[in-house]
Amino acid sequence: MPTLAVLTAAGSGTRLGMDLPKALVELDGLPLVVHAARRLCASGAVDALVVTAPAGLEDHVASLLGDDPAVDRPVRVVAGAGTRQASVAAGLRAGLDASTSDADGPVDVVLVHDAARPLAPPRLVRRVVDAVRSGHGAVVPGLPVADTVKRVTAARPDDPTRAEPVAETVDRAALRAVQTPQGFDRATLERAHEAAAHRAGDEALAATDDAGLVEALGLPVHVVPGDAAAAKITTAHDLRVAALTLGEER
Ligand SMILES: Nc1ccn([C@@H]2O[C@H](COP(=O)(O)OP(=O)(O)OP(=O)(O)O)[C@@H](O)[C@H]2O)c(=O)n1
Ligand SMILES: C[C@](O)(CO)[C@H](O)COP(=O)(O)O
Repeated sequence: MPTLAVLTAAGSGTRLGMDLPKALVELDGLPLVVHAARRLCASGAVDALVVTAPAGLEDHVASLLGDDPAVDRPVRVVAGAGTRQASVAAGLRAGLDASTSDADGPVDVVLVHDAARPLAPPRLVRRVVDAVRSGHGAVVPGLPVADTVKRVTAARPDDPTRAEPVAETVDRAALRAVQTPQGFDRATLERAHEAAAHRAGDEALAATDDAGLVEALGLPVHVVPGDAAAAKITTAHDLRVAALTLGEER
């Protein structure tokens, strides 16, 4: 049965600090969103894509993807929302509405991937889909953490000049830095987003990834090996590293 990929590309890219949305920033002459879509398609494990675009730029993003011969799966572009989580929810709704009448049957596996991780390799996409199809309801790629990690008592990320007291050193052997694409059986992801949308006030969960919403339901999430090439582009430095990674691929 079909696999749908929700590709998030509606963020503004504040930390990258360029004058256009991050997903439209070019790496080796191609927008990040096109790199990410190409690799999802090249995996052979994705049947259709829904892309969340910055509001007002839906047609522009649709033509970028529609004009690229390597994006050879059906693509639907919808407006994103105010947070990543809300953008994924919007993409999921639109993608599932559009795909449920697919000739191969209803979508049963959904990937959620960030355009901000443009070089996630096709083999990683296949690894995640295979793990879901082998019976895991929620799968994330993750890498061991290389640095020593300390928890601070009063985090002040807004004030980098201030010294933060250390509470403890965390056992890094049990930590994984988690990437995308994250994979889910359809019912699990729909349930997780529905529950998140109904939480309010103090119970509202500021999940930074979709697997976090599944964890909040008490359902299992599994980690498969991630890939350094799937690194997230957050800052200008990350963009320069991605250019080097792309050069090494050739
Ligand atoms: N409202 C939002 C926010 C983010 N994203 C997407 O979620 C992914 C991860 O977000 P992040 O890297 O934090 O991107 P930005 O929100 O654009 O970055 P910043 O926080 O620096 O503004 C990106 O592919 C981004 O386009 C989205 O679709 N909708
Ligand atoms: C989903 C994600 O890519 C997993 O690592 C990440 O959490 C998104 O990053 P953000 O900067 O918190 O939006």
